[in-house]
Amino acid sequence: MKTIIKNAKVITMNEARTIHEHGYVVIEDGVFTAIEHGEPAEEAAKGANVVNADKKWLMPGLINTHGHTGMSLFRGVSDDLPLSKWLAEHIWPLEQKLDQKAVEAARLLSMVEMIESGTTTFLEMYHLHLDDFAAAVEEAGMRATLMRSVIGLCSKEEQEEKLAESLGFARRWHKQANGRIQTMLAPHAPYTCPPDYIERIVEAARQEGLPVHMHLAETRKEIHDYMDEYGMHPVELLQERDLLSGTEWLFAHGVHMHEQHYELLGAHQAAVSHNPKSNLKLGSGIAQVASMQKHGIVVSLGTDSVASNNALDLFEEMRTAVLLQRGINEQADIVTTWEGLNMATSNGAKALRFANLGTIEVGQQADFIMLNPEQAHLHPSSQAVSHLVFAAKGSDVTDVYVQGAPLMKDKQLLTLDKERILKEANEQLRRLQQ
Ligand SMILES: CSC[C@H]1O[C@@H](n2cnc3c(O)ncnc32)[C@H](O)[C@@H]1O
Ligand SMILES: [Zn+2]
Repeated sequence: MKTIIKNAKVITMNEARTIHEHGYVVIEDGVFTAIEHGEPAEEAAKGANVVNADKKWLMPGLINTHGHTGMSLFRGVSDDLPLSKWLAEHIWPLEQKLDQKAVEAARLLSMVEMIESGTTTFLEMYHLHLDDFAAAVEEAGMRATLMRSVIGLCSKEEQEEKLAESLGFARRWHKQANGRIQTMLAPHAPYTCPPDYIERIVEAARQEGLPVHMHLAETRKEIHDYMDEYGMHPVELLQERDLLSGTEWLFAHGVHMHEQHYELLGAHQAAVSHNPKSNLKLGSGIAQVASMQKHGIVVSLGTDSVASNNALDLFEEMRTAVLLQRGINEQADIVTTWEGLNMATSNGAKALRFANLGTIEVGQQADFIMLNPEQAHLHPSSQAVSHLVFAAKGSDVTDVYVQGAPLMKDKQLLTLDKERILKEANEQLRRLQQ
């Protein structure tokens, strides 16, 4: 099936930064086969499904590289606490109550929110009901990196059981759903997984050819406690045990690191998912994105869960990321507008190790979104990239496609029943709170 989207402003995000002010894209078998200026030739359009974009802006789908959708019923339930208290005294006890129905309701809610705000690909790090979720992601048509994450504060036997579950899930789902689902292994954090367990997981990941995802250096307290216990920063421990090399790492946060840590991560082609809103809400600090970039670390964007955000809107995340770096470095071009958009698109694809994703180019996966530019905050409409970073909102997104298939058209969700999902989320939270 051939689809042509014509009459669009096409923001390709390619190396040359090409923008077709009046252009079209051709999609065949879920992949872009042409991106051009002007109108498609009559001959080329014969037999194709031709969609008139009506001058909308067409850009790569946004990529959320860190989150926990299973927690989405907890939006706003515990607002004013630092991470350690928030987790140990509020979130973990609440998570004890989560059952299959509650987690399912939470995740469907998140998929609605993500699609509606232009996210086409996301990462889920969680420990509950991953097989059900993988099936739901496949049905909803999204692209995702999923993992059964583990906490290792338990016996060796339990640690092995959890790792076996993670591996089983990873093997069942890696590269499934026509390549839209990938998997990783995921020790939760250095403070919840003893070094031997992290080593065990990394060895398994190397054997399986899977990347590894982990929370890292999110708070000052965590680093302080870690130094007390192990006498070094967690990045130094990973290096001492030779766990950085030969492993495709994606770390979440990386707020409390220093020059030597950026150097090590950059030298090992690690990626860091920057979660500025979550870090600000929990009072964790501000990651040194500019320093990370300088050392060759691929920096992408994540929201974390809505319990620490409270939204899954990557436009907000992009804007916050760029503004924070300019503010803390007192330098307006320290992270450029272009780099902001890049973090939310092409760097996201790199961080998740999805091939052929994140730009609008021939041969790339046809994951893209369209925005309605006919709004005061996006006018005058000539500086689209600037507006996307500094003014656009998730609610400006009107159309979402993954692998050439529409998930939302003119604001109508096509694969998820929003009304039912919103109702169910409220009912499930009420039930948990009884
Ligand atoms: C076992 S994986 C999921 C685990 O992570 C917890 N979590 C949620 N947000 C954060 C965060 O910002 N830092 C560390 N851990 C977090 C969540 O509650 C789950 O238990
Ligand atoms: Zn997290």
